[in-house]
Amino acid sequence: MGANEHVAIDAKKRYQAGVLKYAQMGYWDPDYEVKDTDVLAVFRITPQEGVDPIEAAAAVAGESSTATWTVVWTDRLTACDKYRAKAYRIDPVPGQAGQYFCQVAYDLDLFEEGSIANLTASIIGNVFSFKPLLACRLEDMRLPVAYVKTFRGPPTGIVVERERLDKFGRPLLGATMKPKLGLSGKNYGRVVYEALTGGLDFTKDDENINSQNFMHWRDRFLYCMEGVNQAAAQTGEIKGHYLNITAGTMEEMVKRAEFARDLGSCIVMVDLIVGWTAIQSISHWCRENDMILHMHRAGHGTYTRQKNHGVSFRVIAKWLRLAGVDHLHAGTAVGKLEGDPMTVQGFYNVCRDTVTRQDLPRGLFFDQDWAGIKRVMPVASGGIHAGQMHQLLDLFGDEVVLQFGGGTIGHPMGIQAGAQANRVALEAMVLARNEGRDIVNEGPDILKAAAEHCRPLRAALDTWGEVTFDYTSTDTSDFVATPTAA
Ligand SMILES: O=C(COP(=O)(O)O)[C@H](O)[C@H](O)COP(=O)(O)O
Ligand SMILES: [Mg+2]
Repeated sequence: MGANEHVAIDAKKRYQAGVLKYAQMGYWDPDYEVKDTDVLAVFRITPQEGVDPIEAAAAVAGESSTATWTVVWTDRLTACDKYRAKAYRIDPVPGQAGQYFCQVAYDLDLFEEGSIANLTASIIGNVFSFKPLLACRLEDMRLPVAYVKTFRGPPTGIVVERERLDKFGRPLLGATMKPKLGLSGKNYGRVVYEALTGGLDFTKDDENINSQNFMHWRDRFLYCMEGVNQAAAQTGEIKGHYLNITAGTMEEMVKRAEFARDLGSCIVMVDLIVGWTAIQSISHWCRENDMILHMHRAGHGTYTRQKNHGVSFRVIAKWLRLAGVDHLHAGTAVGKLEGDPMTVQGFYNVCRDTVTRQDLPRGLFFDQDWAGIKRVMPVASGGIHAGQMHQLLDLFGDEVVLQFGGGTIGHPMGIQAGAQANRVALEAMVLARNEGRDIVNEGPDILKAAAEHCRPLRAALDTWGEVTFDYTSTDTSDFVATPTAA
C-alpha cells in the first residue's frame, strides 16, 4: 500500500483522466467534522481478501454519493467537494475478524425532501453489490432534524390513537386471523366477532390475504366490519380490524382504503412489500381521512436478519417512522420469529422515543432527535401466548400492541375463550406491575392465581404454558459479551 493512498490527491492532478483510489478522490476524510445537518450512516463492511478497509469504506462513501470507478471531469461542473460523501471513521467489529464499521457523512443537499425513495436510492443504491466487498450491511443512520422535518411522519400517532380508542394504561391486544388463507367471508367475519367480543381491541388480516378467489376483498371488508360493529355494540368498547388494502396497484389500494373508510373502519393495513412510495402515499391518504395505518413488515427478513449483509431493521423502522406509519411490527423476542431481546428493544426505542439515545448494546449507534414527529406504536406478533404475558410486559411496557393469532384462535375452548384468556392475563399482569410486584420472577404465579378465577386462562396455560422458542438469535448486538436471553 503506498503511503499516500489514503490522502486526497493534489488538486492539480485530481481531475486528470484515469483511475484513482476512492480515498485519493476525497471520499475518505478522517479529519472531517460532522455537521448537525449531515445525514450519517454506519455500514458494516467485509472487504474481500487483500482489500484495504479504508479504501473499501471510501468506496462505499463514493458509490453511495457522487463517485464512479474512474475520474470524471464533469465533477468540476458541480459543488463536488460538498457533494462528495465522506467516510470519516472506521472501527473493527468487536470479535468479528475481517469486518469493520465505517461511518459516512452525506451533505443534506444530496437528498430530496420528503422522499424515502430518494434517500434509499443513494444509501442502498449500488454499494451492496460492489465487487471489492464480500458483504455490506447498513447498521444505523442519523437523520438530521432539518431532514426529518421534511416528512409528515405517522398520520395518527400513539396519543391520538389511544384517544380515538378510549383505551389507556395497558398494552392493546390483537389477533391475526388464522388460517392465513382459505376462509370464506362469512366464516372470517365470525372469527373477528368472536375474538373482539372475547376482549381483544383489534383483529387483523394476515399479510397475504388480499382478494383471492375464496374471499374477495369486498366480502372480507363487509363481514369484518359487521363483526367489528356487533362486538363494539355488545361490549361497549371501541373495536377495530386492520383491513389489509395491499393490492397490485396504488389505485386499487386507494379504492380499498376508501371502501374501508366508508364502512366506518378506524384502521387500514399495508404490507412493507408495497414499497416506499406507495407507503408514503397511503400514509398521506390516512392523514387526510383520519385513519390509523398499520404496517406489517412482510418480507423484511430477507434482508434484515443476517448480520453481515443487508439492512438492519432499526434502519427500516427509522425510514418507516418518517414515511408515516402508526403501527409497526417490531418483534416479540420471546415468540416464534427472529429477535434478540435487546436488539428488539432498540427497534421499539426507534418507534417510541421523542429523542432516541445512542445505546450500543441495543444496536443504536447515534442520538436521533425525532423533531416532534409522532410516535409509532410497535406491534409484538408471532408465536406468542398468554403464558408469556409477564415477559412481554417487562420487555416492552404499555405502548405496544400484543398480537396473539394462533394464541387466540387455537384455544381449546374456542376463539372467544382464547381472547378472554389473553385479556385476563394482561389485566392481571398490569395490576401486579402497578402494585409494585416483581412480574419477571413472580409472573408465572400471578398467571396461575388469575387462572383460578378464569377457566379460559387456565386452559390456555395448560395448552401453551410450556411452549417456548429457544433458538440462538442471529441479529445480536456486537457490544454485549453474550447474547441476551428472554
Ligand atoms: O401472522 C403472524 C403471527 O401469527 P401468530 O400470532 O399465530 O404466530 C404475523 O404475520 C407475524 O407476527 C409477523 O411477524 P413480525 O411481527 O415479526 O413481522
Ligand atoms: Mg402473518
